[in-house]
Amino acid sequence: MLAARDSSERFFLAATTEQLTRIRRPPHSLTIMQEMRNGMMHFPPPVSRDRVISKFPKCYTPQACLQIKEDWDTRAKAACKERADRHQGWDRLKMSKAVVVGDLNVGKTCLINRFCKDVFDRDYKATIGVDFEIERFELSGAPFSLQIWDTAGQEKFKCIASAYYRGAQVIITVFDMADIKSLEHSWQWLDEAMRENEPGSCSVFLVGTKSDLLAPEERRRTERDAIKIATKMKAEFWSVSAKTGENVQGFFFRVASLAFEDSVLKDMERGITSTRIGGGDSIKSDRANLEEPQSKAVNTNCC
Ligand SMILES: Nc1nc2c(ncn2[C@@H]2O[C@H](COP(=O)(O)OP(=O)(O)OP(=O)(O)O)[C@@H](O)[C@H]2O)c(=O)[nH]1
Ligand SMILES: [Mg+2]
Repeated sequence: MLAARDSSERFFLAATTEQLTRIRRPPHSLTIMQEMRNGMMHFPPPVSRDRVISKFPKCYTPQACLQIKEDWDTRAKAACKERADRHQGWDRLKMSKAVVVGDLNVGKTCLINRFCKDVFDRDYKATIGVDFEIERFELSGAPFSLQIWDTAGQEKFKCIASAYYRGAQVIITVFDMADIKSLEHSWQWLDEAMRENEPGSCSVFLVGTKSDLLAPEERRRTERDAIKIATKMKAEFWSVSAKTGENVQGFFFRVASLAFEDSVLKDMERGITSTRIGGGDSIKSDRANLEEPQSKAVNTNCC
């Protein structure tokens, strides 16, 4: 857990460096800082087998989903195939940013740790400020990384956490299915995260955690309520359990696939040819992010 007191740049780079040292790096590569500065990362990160997504993941329920198609978008698929046919490597790392928000104690950290580390901790340890993981995937032959930013639910850390909402491509609002109040609060969390991003620039997910705590009938009732709210939020609903692992991988594979496809299509709309797909610009937006809080002099004792 990185202390939130670090300056946001030091915090982000320290975390990224720590993450990236886990990746084999060619000896000739520029220093991480130089690569961060030019907003690119030139390295083929290793992708473990259990992060290869060959089939387009399904939604949890068609009643509240971002799209119900069964396969990748044909244009995105063609762009990846064209690159593969040309035996072109992915010279720039494609990366998207997902922020996870929600009341304290709803299970944000446990959900992320179940996916990233396959662990579950019964004891509650409140997140201080923010923490984040980078998960690397391979989607229809293309490498893709998802930065998953875990934020603190405690009120006193909100002003630190909100400094990291900016530049997100995905917003994941989490509520505890055994605590219906946390579902009502998810509107407010979404609102605060959207305030830091362009309207319509983020895919939104509403995730009900701790499904293992509910009896089947209670779970059906809670899911019905959540689906109504997800529909109004224009969000995709998922019901998961970090304790049993139910739907956790399916959820994050879905997030990664939609974020990847979105970013490939956005590149194409911006006229970035397939030879350059993979602008990796989410890092730049994060760097912009990092400069922002400093110039705003994030007042760590504002909370
Ligand atoms: N039964 C059950 N308990 C869970 C589940 N997920 C989390 N918990 C428990 O809920 C408590 C809070 O989990 P966290 O993941 O730390 O909650 P958080 O949302 O990160 O909380 P903050 O960091 O304070 O915002 C912990 O005691 C977990 O053991 C789950 O799927 N099932
Ligand atoms: Mg936490």
